[in-house]
Amino acid sequence: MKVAWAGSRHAVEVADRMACLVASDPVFRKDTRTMLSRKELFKDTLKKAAHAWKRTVELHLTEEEANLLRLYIDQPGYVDLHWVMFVPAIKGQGTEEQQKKWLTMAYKFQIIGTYAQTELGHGSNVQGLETTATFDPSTDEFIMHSPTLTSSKWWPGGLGKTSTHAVVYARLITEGKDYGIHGFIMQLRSLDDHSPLPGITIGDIGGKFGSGAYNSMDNGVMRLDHVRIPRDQMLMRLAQVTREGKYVHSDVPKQLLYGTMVYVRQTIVADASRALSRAVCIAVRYGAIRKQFGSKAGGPETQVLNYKTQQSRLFPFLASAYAFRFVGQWLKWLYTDVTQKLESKDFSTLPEAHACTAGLKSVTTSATADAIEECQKLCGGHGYLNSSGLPELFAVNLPACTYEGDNVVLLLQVARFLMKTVSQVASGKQPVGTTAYMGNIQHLMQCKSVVNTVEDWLNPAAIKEVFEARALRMAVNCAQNISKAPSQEEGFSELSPDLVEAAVAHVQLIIVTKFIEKLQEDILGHGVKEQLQKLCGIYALHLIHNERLGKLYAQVRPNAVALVDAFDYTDHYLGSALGRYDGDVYSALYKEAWKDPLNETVVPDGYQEHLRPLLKQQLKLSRL
Ligand SMILES: CCCCCCCCCCCCCCCCCC(=O)SCCNC(=O)CCNC(=O)[C@H](O)C(C)(C)COP(=O)(O)OP(=O)(O)OC[C@H]1O[C@@H](n2cnc3c(N)ncnc32)[C@H](O)[C@@H]1OP(=O)(O)O
Ligand SMILES: Cc1cc2nc3c(=O)[nH]c(=O)nc-3n(C[C@H](O)[C@H](O)[C@H](O)COP(=O)(O)OP(=O)(O)OC[C@H]3O[C@@H](n4cnc5c(N)ncnc54)[C@H](O)[C@@H]3O)c2cc1C
Repeated sequence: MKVAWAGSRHAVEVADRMACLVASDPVFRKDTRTMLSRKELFKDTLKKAAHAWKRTVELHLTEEEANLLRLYIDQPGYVDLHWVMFVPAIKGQGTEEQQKKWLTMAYKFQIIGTYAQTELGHGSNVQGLETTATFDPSTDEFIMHSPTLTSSKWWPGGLGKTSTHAVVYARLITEGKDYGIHGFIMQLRSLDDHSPLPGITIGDIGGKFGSGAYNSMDNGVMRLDHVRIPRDQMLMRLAQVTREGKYVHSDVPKQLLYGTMVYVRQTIVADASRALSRAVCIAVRYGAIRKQFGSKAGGPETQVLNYKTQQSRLFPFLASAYAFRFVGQWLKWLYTDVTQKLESKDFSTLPEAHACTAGLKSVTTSATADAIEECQKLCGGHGYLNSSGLPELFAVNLPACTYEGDNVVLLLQVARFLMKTVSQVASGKQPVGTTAYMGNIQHLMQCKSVVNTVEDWLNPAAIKEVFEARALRMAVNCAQNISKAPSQEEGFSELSPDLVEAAVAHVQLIIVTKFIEKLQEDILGHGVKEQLQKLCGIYALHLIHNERLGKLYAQVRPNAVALVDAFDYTDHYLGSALGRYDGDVYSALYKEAWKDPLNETVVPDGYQEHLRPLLKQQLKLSRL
């Protein structure tokens, strides 16, 4: 089963080796992490990252090994953004020349990069970002500027105290015209003493949910005051600005601007299956040890795992962990396939890749966050202790429902893709890939389920048909209702809760299908396939529930604020910048951030000891 889970014998071997390397190194200890102050935790993260890099170089680790090393260190930090977003953004949006220049430094850690897209005022609505990059032909430079409070960059990981560089997303303005959002490489801090460069105000945005957890990451705020960068620091694979200031489009689709997000969403599905499996592992093992109540007077007490209620709550999570793992492996393949096609200028599969990564990221991270929380309850009182590992696991994985695209916003993207597909089917076009089932519309709209008994659910063809019929009927129903609305836009907005459900049904079909396809592969080991068949059945069965309360929600909405005002909580008691009575959210958030102890100094404690030597050493090595 280990091989089935990991994907190959090789994967099991490398993972074991890297996990042992981390577990046996005292620098990577994490048992007291939740007791550290924010400053101590941050410094500990700097230390671990520098040590990890030292081991990577000393042991000549491959990329695969180095990634796993970082994974098992299990502490979010600036290196995640550097490798998972900064490097891929330059790879995807930089020209060959730009890649050569910047990636050479990034691969050797001579620079540390982050991905600065989100602002205080806009995260989901990327087109609404306000930071400007105005071309000045007299000096051949862009002037990077934050014109408003809400244009402050807000959230980028590693930005707060660590990153020396960033890919910054800003509105490109040249010859007086706004050409929308583009990516720019900016140096943020001095490579000599780490102080922010002139015109750049930068800091940490403050403590986050839970102790330990994501607080190891210095998510940052940044304001730019007319900071000048050379023209060739605009990422120019998608579009260029000439020396004279002319805007020129490449022949690649503009959606490739969002390519880094497609890449990261795909990796997040793998993260979700890992997090869920950790929670399930804790709850199942503990359930086998924990005993409550005797069966008969004087008889042995019952292992809580034997209670039917415990099983009905826990085993769907166990099945989901496997289901997410297999769909994650497939998604990685899909991403590689799309990337190869893009390299040969075949952009046809990009919309499907976007829909699959967005949908799967959304469904798997939401289910994982809910499941970790439930696992805490499944472990009773002890589950609430930090030492159970569950509070930190929950706190670290909860934001995956928000970062890299809010899960509802992403499902609406899937729904949009589905509505387009339904209309293409109506005009006679045969859908392909994960929407191929929609071509079978005549049958799926009318067929009756052949499922009568629980055993029938172990028949893969029956399972698949039920999920196909459910997904198609929900999508067609939405399309029909939208067509009755005064406009497509109004219909989409009005129907959005139903569209989200239709998107979830489509994504769950993909997960079920990929699980079934996995079962058709050669799976070694006595009884392994049979166990997986049972888990596949459990995963599919537990999803067939539905409740629609949309009409009631609409009736409550007009009074929703008054209904929470009726709780009569003071701002002090509520203790939330977001829940303030007066609604002055942005000013409150901004003010709170500067209170964080990390912001007491501009250059962080730990820089001289860990960060500077790391950067200097890499610089020296490159000059040898
Ligand atoms: C083994 C390794 C182990 C390693 C170690 C382990 C460590 C791992 C750690 C991982 C850490 C990860 C940390 C991540 C940190 C979070 C970083 C962020 O949040 S960063 C910030 C993340 N921020 C967010 O995620 C923001 C979320 N918001 C958005 O993505 C967008 O603004 C939007 C999609 C919602 C709207 O877009 P907008 O343009 O306004 O509106 P429209 O709707 O009109 O779309 C227009 C057209 O574009 C199309 N299209 C859209 N997207 C894509 C795409 N990706 N692609 C392709 N196409 C796309 C769309 O279909 C449509 O096409 P058509 O119909 O015209 O043909
Ligand atoms: C831990 C963490 C790390 C992050 N790291 C980075 C980073 O490294 N770099 C970076 O650039 N960003 C980063 N982000 C920012 C992140 O990408 C955004 O928070 C995310 O994209 C959501 O945007 P938002 O915060 O603006 O949410 P909003 O869009 O303001 O969402 C608020 C609510 O409105 C709803 N909503 C919004 N639009 C719609 C719509 N059209 N229809 C229906 N409902 C809607 C949402 O569902 C949500 O319930 C990080 C965030 C977190 C929490």
